[in-house]
Amino acid sequence: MYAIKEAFYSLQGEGARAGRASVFCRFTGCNLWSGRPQDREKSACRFCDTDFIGTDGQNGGKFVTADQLADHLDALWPYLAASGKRYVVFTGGEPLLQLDKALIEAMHARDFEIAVETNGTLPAPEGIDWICVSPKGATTLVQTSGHELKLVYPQADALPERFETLDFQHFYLQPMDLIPLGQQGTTQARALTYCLQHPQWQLSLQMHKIIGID
Ligand SMILES: C[S@@+](CC[C@H](N)C(=O)[O-])C[C@H]1O[C@@H](n2cnc3c(N)ncnc32)[C@H](O)[C@@H]1O
Ligand SMILES: Nc1nc2[nH]cc(C(=O)O)c2c(=O)[nH]1
Ligand code: SF4
Ligand SMILES: [Mg+2]
Repeated sequence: MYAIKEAFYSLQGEGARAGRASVFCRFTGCNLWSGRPQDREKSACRFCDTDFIGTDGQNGGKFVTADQLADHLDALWPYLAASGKRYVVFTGGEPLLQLDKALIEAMHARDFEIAVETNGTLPAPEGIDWICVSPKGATTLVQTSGHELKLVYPQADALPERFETLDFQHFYLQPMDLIPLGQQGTTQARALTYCLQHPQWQLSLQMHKIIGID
C-alpha cells in the first residue's frame, strides 16, 4: 500500500534538473517531522516548506499495488507531450519510506526515468536514475552517494564542509525559505556569498515559487 499526498505535472524547480517537465509524486509522511506545527520545534527537521499529511491533495490517495500507482502517475503525463523522455520525481514527505523495487520497476516499464528527493537518512533502493540528497541538521547521513547533493542553507548544524567530499556529481546550496518568515532575502544573500567563495557549490533557487507554479 502506498499513501500519496498529491501528484501533479510541473517543471522541476530545483537543482541540476531545474526546468525539466516532471510528474511529481509526493508521498505522505516523513521520519524527521510529524508534519504537525506543534511538533516542528522539537523535530530533527524544523524548516520544512511542505504539507505532507494525509492523502487529500490533488490526485492524492491510497494505492494498493505498484501497478495501480504507476498507472495513476502515467495518466498525469500529458498525452500530447510525445517527445522527450518521461520523468517522475518521487518526493514527500520522505519518499524512501515507501518507494520500493516494485514501484521502480513499474515506472521503468512505463518508460519513465526516475528521480528521488530524499533527506538521506534511509538507503535508496537499486534502480533510481537520479538521486538528490538534501541533508538535515544533525541527522546521520546514510545515503552518501548520488547525483546531486542539495543543502538547504544556512543550517547551523549542517555546514557545507561536512558534505563537500561525498560522492556526488553536483553540489547545490538552496536558500532556506519560510522560516523565519520574511527573511528569505537574508538566506539568499548568504547562500550567494558562500557560492562565490566556494565555487564547488552552485546556487539553487526554488524556481517554481518564483514563477508561481506547483
Ligand atoms: C519537502 S522535501 C521532501 C523530500 C525529502 N524529505 C527531503 O527533505 O529531501 C523537498 C526538498 O525541499 C527542500 N526544502 C524543504 N524545506 C525547505 C525550505 N524551507 N527552504 C528551501 N528548501 C526546502 C528539501 O531540503 C528538499 O530538497
Ligand atoms: N516545481 C517543483 N519542483 C520541486 N522540486 C522539488 C520539489 C519537492 O517538493 O520535493 C518540488 C516541488 O514541490 N515543485
Ligand atoms: S525531511 Fe524533507 S519532508 Fe521531512 S520535514 Fe524535512 S524537508 Fe520536510
Ligand atoms: Mg517543494
